[in-house]
Amino acid sequence: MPTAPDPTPNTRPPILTASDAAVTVDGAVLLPATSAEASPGECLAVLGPNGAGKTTLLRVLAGRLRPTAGTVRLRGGPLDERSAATRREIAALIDPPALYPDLTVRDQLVLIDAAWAGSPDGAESGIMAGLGTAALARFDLEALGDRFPHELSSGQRQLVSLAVTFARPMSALLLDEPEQRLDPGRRGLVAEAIAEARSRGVAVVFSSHDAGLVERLADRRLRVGA
Ligand SMILES: Nc1ncnc2c1ncn2[C@@H]1O[C@H](COP(=O)(O)OP(=O)(O)OP(=O)(O)O)[C@@H](O)[C@H]1O
Repeated sequence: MPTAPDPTPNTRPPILTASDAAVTVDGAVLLPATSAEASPGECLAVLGPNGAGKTTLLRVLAGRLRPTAGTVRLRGGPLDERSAATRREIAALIDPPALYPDLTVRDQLVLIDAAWAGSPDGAESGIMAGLGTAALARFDLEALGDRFPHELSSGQRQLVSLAVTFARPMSALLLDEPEQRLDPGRRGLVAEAIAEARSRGVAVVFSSHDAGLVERLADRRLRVGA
């Protein structure tokens, strides 16, 4: 008996929804009223000139910053980065993660694998397979595996930050200018990693000043401040 086809990505309910979300601090507008949705398997590019509010929107969508007007929801419910429910679903590279200064690049990722393997979420999603070690290879970091963070260039640190971000289960992925400091070849690795996450049903929102990356990845574009 034929089975019903899978719903296409854009018919699935959004994972993240911002409705007229705005951020104003002491009279300064960090984010003008902005509405956005991120649905499973979709890739939304957030565009706009320097200072438009792209990073602020990503912080709002990550539950790191509460909008001063409008709403933001995770699967229709509350969103707060401090809650386990939000952290379980959302992976974000908005501000660079603090790397352990005394751990090598490889050990940072091995540690993440160990942490997820020991958590109920990780055990459920079969994380034992080691997303951290896979991310090491995905971002071409194997040759740097024995280096410490202070021995890395800024682009190499960005790659480690990306590997750390991808080394976990997620429903939504938020990336602020993931291409920054990367050469064209490494930007290609980022594009492949994002496309692979999207193909697994992850909702991706990324800001970028790289027209090629946007052209390659984005299903939809949102111009902040337009
Ligand atoms: N802590 C803060 N206090 C006051 N204003 C801020 C603060 N952080 C950012 N802003 C302002 O908020 C606005 C939006 O900043 P945001 O970082 O979101 O822009 P952006 O679109 O990501 O820019 P870019 O492309 O340069 O990264 C800018 O005008 C910025 O100067």
